Amino acid sequence: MKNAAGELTVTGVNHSYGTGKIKVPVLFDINLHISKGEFVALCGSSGSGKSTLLNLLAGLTKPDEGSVMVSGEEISRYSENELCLFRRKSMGFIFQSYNLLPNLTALENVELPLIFSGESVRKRRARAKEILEHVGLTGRLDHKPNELSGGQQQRVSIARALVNQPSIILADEPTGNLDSKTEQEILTLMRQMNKENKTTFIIVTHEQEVAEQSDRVIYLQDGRVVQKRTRPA
Ligand SMILES: Nc1ncnc2c1ncn2[C@@H]1O[C@H](COP(=O)(O)OP(=O)(O)OP(=O)(O)O)[C@@H](O)[C@H]1O
Repeated sequence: MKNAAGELTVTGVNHSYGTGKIKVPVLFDINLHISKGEFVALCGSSGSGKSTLLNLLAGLTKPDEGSVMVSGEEISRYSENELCLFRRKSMGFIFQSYNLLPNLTALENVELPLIFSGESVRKRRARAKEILEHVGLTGRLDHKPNELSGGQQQRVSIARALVNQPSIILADEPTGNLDSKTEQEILTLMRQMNKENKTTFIIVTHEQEVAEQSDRVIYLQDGRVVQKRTRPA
């Protein structure tokens, strides 16, 4: 069955690293469905397979077995080129270390995804400015990353992830480098973006606060989903 934009379905996924005799199994029989607009935390101890699962959802890793369906497309069968186009159109990424280009200003960093999607200079500048103002960075547009605080850099990367209006955001420890006050601000911002645009968020995290404020927590243990907790209404 096809799923809609912003939905993800993982069916019977097994994954190992390595080849031949030295294969190390990492994920076992993963079955998940994430609905459009959900804000989901992916938790578990170090080495439990969270990043591997996130990479599978992004199509950066192909499963040994099973299928990964994202926004109605079975990405586990895509070629590299198809995946590249699909990611650009449908997904945004947020990383612990922000991954901004150091020589570009905040505005230029946010404009980048729009250059790849062929927007005119005038339109992309206006759109990047609008979204940077929306994430609270009015007055910081011409600053380079090293002239911004960690929280401000993460705001730039959230703006960059959202500028193409993807239906899904995948985030790997997005608050891992931030103090607790800034963590809460970034969490509130991501929640706001999730609600305003019905963007699906899937966040790998070790932080209790992120898990507590999510709609649902998926726990991994030794490569298996052991518990799925839904937040009480
Ligand atoms: N490229 C790789 N080659 C071989 N083994 C790998 C590779 N990447 C991860 N692993 C192994 O797979 C297992 C799961 O790793 P993964 O990074 O997915 O866990 P994680 O839950 O995200 O951990 P952490 O919280 O420490 O980031 C670990 O045992 C790890 O050593």
